[in-house]
Amino acid sequence: MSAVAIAPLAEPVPRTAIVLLGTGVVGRALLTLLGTPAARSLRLVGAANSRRQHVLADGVTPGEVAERLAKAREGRDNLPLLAALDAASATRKVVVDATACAIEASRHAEWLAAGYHVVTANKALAGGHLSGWRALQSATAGGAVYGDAATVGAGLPVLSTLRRLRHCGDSLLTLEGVFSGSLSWLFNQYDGSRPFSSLLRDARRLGFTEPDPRSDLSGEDVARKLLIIARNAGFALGSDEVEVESLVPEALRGVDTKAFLDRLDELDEPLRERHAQARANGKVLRYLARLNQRGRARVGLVEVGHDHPASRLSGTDNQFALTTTRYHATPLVIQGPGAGPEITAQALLGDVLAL
Ligand SMILES: NC(=O)C1=CN([C@@H]2O[C@H](COP(=O)(O)OP(=O)(O)OC[C@H]3O[C@@H](n4cnc5c(N)ncnc54)[C@H](O)[C@@H]3O)[C@@H](O)[C@H]2O)C=CC1
Ligand SMILES: N[C@@H](CC=O)C(=O)O
Repeated sequence: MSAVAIAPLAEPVPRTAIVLLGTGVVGRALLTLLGTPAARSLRLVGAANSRRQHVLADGVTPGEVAERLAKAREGRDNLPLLAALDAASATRKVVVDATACAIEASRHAEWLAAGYHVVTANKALAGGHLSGWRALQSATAGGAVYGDAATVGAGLPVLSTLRRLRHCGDSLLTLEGVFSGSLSWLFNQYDGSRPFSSLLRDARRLGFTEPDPRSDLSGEDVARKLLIIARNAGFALGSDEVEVESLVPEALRGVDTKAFLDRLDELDEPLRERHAQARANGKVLRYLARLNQRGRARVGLVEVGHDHPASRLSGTDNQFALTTTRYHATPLVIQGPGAGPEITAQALLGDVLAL
């Protein structure tokens, strides 16, 4: 019998090639998911943090990214990352943005226009100036997809539901709820017995807050989510049209992140007073977002009674109450955990797999 030569198996062409920007709390959780069978059709060809990157068009092993980045000599430059996506000859090329960097966000429209899909947890463009939102709308006209599930409710099916309703001719009338996982977690627990700053340190350690927790406490992160939802619902709402109540004391607004984190206890007294006042009124504090039928938007700390739906939340629960032309007698309510690395990473993976 003659021996049959077996040709070496050619590396299969990946259907989807991805690069990952940001290897912090969410990025690391995504790398873990990329090592699971659910991600077998994906090939990671590059990863970057704020200072370094590692690129390999043949594929980067997700579990080795941290080590490769620690040893990497290559500084930050998006061009080699995009070149690796092109070189992978994949059917779909995806940039995943797991940073909170406004500069990277400002490139989303450009990448989409160039034919790369963008999947993002970074809300800075869609939830920023209206001009950025409009640039995104034009950029996706060419067919590239903007995966934004992670930007609202850490992947709760809010934006997908809203788009589906709109597709059926329904319209959003009002919106109300708790849109911040960290602020929900903080106010669901805060009873005055433990300093607010100590709870905030825990929320940061658990990966619920933004890299700089002032983005949460200032209301900025909640305002961005409100803008993203409102714009997806067809309201051309400018970022300056949302009234925002900040919980960051004036003296802590201009300092750098480290100084802010060193001075967290300055948050304690004002919040202790707000809490005591609410308790005296038989109420609890919740950080609420509201958009009314006239397009008036406000985010801020509100005293709510024990019969208010937001008073019954727990953990990092978010709550989105959507009143629409067809859900008008009682609102459509979407509720569930709204922050955390694993669920956010899953939202990113889900958007990549849905392409
Ligand atoms: N933590 C959560 O529960 C959720 C977070 N998000 C969003 O996910 C994003 C990331 O959040 P975290 O992982 O918690 O932050 P993080 O601070 O832990 O990680 C951010 C990462 O981005 C990197 N980075 C910064 N600038 C960069 C640049 N120009 N290029 C490449 N990498 C850069 C940093 O080096 C770091 O690795 C944020 O936009 C946040 O709003 C969204 C939903 C939920
Ligand atoms: N810091 C954010 C994380 C998700 O967007 C929050 O607290 O909701």
